[in-house]
Amino acid sequence: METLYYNGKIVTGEKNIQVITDGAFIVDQGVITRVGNSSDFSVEQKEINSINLMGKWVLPGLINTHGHAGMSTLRGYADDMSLQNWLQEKIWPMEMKMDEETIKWSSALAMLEMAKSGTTTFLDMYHPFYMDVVGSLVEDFGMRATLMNGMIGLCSEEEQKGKLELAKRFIETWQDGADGRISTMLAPHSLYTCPPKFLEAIVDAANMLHVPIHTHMSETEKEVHDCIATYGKRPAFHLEEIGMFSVPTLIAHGVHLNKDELDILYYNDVAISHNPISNLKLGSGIADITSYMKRGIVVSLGTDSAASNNNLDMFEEMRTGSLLQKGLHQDPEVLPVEDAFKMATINGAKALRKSRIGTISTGKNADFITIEAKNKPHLQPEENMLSHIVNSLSGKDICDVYVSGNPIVKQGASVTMDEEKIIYEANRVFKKLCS
Ligand SMILES: CSC[C@H]1O[C@@H](n2cnc3c(O)ncnc32)[C@H](O)[C@@H]1O
Ligand SMILES: [Zn+2]
Repeated sequence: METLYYNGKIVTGEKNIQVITDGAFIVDQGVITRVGNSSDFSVEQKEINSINLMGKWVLPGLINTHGHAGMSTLRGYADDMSLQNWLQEKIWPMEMKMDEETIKWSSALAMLEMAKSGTTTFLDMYHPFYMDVVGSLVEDFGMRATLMNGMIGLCSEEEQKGKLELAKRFIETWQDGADGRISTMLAPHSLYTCPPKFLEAIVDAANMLHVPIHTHMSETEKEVHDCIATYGKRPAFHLEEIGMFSVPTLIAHGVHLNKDELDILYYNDVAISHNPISNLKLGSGIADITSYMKRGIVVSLGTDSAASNNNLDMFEEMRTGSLLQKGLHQDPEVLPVEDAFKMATINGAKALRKSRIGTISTGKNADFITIEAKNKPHLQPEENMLSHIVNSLSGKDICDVYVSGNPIVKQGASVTMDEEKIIYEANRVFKKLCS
C-alpha cells in the first residue's frame, strides 16, 4: 500500500481531545506516520497520493467493547422484558435453533450496521461453535475485531470441556488473523451460568494462551443477590477468589458495584464496558460510571446486542451515557463531552488491550471516520464540533470509514460488503428461525 496524505478537521483524540482545524496526516502501510497542521507538510508530501478530506471532520474510529453480533436478526423479537425473562423465555430458545448460516448473516448485518455508523473495532462474544464464520467475515469486510466463543456452563462437565476446547482452538486459529486485525479473548458468559470449577479452568486456559477474559458481571440486582445467596459474597469478590482477575479482564455492565468491589477492580486493572442503552432497555439500572472513573477504572462503551438496544450506534451510546450521569448525579458538570468521547475511543482501546488504536496519532493504525457537516443543520455552528459529536451527531451522519488506511465505507455506502445481499439474507434467516 502506498503512502497517502489526508487533510481535514482532525479530532486527534489525544490528551484533552485536541482538534486541528486545518489538519493533515500521512499514512504509510496502514499506519499513521505523521500528524500536524497542513502547513507543516511539504508540497511534495501534499502532492503524493493526496486524499482531500478538506472541510470534513476526521475522528478516530469508534470502538464498541461489548456486543453479540449474531443476535442482530433478533432485533425487535423480544422487547419490554427483564434480563432473566428475556434470556430464558425468548432469546435462549431462539439461539438453540441457530445454525452457522444464521450466525453468518446475522453477524454480517451487525458489521454492516457498525461500519456504516462509524465503528471500526468491535468486540463480539457469541456462539460457542460457529465463530469461525465471524472471523472470515471480519477478514473479508476489513473491520478490526476482538472475537471469542461465548461459553455457558449450564451443562455437563464433558460439554463444558468441549466448549473450552473449541474456544481455545478458535484462539489458536484466529489470534492476530486478518493481517493483525483480529484478536481474541476467552469468554465465560457470567458467574450465574458458569460454575466455579468451569471458571477456574477458563482462567487456567487464559493464562496458558496469554489472552484476556471477557464476561458479563453485576448486570442486575438479582445477579448480585443470587451470588451472595449461593457463594456468600458479592460478584467481584467471588471472581477474584476464583482467580479471574489474575488475567487481564474486561467486564460487561458492572451496573451494581459497591465501593469495595471498585477497589478490587481498580487494583486488578479490570476494565468495564458500560452499555447504558441495553441497561435501560432491560431495566437493569444505571451504572455510576462517574464514580468508577473517579476511582481510576477504565470505562469504555458498548452497545450490547441489537436485541437489547436496539441498534449498534455508538454515538447514541456516547450521548445517552453522558446524559444519564448528569441526571443520576443531578450535576451537569459530570461526564463532560471529552470524557464521553474518550469512552468510545481511547478507553475502548485500553479495555481491549490494544495500544495501536483509539487516537489519530503517530504510530497508530489508520482507523478513522469522516463526517461531512456542511449541509447538516444539526451540526451547526461547526465551530462547536466536539460538542456536536457527543450531543447531536448520529451514526447516520458518517461519510467515510477507514481501517488500517483502507476505505470500508465511502460516502455512506459500504465498499467491502454487499449491503443488499446482507439485508436480504438476514431477513431470510430470521424467517427460517421463526418457522
Ligand atoms: C454465550 S455468550 C452470548 C450469550 O449472551 C447472551 N446475552 C446477550 N445479551 C446479554 C446480556 O445483556 N446479559 C447476559 N447475557 C446476554 C446471549 O443471548 C447469548 O446467549
Ligand atoms: Zn451482553
